[in-house]
Amino acid sequence: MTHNLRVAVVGGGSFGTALTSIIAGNGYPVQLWVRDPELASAINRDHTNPRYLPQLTLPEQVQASTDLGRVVSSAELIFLAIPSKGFATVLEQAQPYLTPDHRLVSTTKGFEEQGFQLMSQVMQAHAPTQHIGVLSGPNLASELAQQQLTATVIASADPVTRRQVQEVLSNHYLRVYANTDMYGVELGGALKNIYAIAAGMAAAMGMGENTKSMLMTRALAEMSRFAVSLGANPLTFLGLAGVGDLIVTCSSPLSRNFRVGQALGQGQTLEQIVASLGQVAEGVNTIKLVKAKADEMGIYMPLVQALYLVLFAGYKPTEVAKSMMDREQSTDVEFVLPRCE
Ligand SMILES: NC(=O)C1=CN([C@@H]2O[C@H](COP(=O)(O)OP(=O)(O)OC[C@H]3O[C@@H](n4cnc5c(N)ncnc54)[C@H](O)[C@@H]3O)[C@@H](O)[C@H]2O)C=CC1
Ligand SMILES: O=C(CO)COP(=O)(O)O
Repeated sequence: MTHNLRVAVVGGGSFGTALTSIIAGNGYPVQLWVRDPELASAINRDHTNPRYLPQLTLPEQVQASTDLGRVVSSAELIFLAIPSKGFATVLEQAQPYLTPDHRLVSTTKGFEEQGFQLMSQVMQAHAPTQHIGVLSGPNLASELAQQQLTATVIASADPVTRRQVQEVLSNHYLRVYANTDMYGVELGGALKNIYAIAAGMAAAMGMGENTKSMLMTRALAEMSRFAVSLGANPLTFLGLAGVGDLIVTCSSPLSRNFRVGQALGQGQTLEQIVASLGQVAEGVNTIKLVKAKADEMGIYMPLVQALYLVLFAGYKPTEVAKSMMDREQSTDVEFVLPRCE
């Protein structure tokens, strides 16, 4: 069955490719914007993306193009699947072609360095439309490509955007839950990458299931504490885009952030790891940005501080893990319950 709503996906990396395949498979006309003309030709000729998820056959109606203006102008609903470092630049390039009727949805899980902004804030500042949303949740691109049963969240204050995203994405293997707390959903997706690096490191160091549970639960507490300090609702973190995404990225070597942590735990340098990954691991930059923000606002984030020492100050994961255990004893669930005296 074919549908009329015209969709564009901007960014042909792992997630953009997986999304494009879902939307086209659901019968919607979809254009995929990529930067590289060779990659666009290969996708149109072979119906696969040779660089990202090369085993995935894309439906024949997928059209790849390097012409951002044409891709954006001809769509009504646009997904932006660009790493946070390039997001604002690509949005600026798209801006002349955007109208107040466009629906814009970010899938990006990171922060813009300038002003410590989430992508929804970048879109609100630079796009002429109020129809803005974010897609986030436990959504490993490679598992979506295999049609593993999955759930995601579309968060937007705009009911039209929420409904259209549910329409184009949902099918027999993907459920799309709605949420109005765009800020909280987006924060969950960006922050969990930090802790996936810690979980990968713990796995490489042979730490057990107790350690993993402690790490994930205290990560949730730390994320929530940060979110509350920024004025967000910590209850959103109990949903798919919070604890759901934290579980998947802290458990699976399919997560690039987890793999960065694993490689650090095995003694590789950050430079080596990033060079050999060939894909984005947003958590690396997020640690730097969140540490600076936590320092500025006086927010207690021991896991972020410890990871910063390992990634950017040459400390060994074993020394830092030991010092984490030597800290003063604390109160459970302290971000919503009163502290014990
Ligand atoms: N891969 C996954 O499982 C998921 C990824 N995400 C998020 O989606 C965003 C994109 O991630 P992936 O597609 O996985 O990354 P990727 O590393 O697989 O691909 C990135 C894509 O963006 C392009 N790109 C990079 N810098 C660019 C720039 N400055 N201007 C224009 N294009 C640029 C690259 O050429 C490539 O096509 C990230 O924020 C990630 O956290 C969200 C959910 C799942
Ligand atoms: O966000 C993701 C899964 O929900 C993907 O995680 P990575 O970016 O660590 O691969």
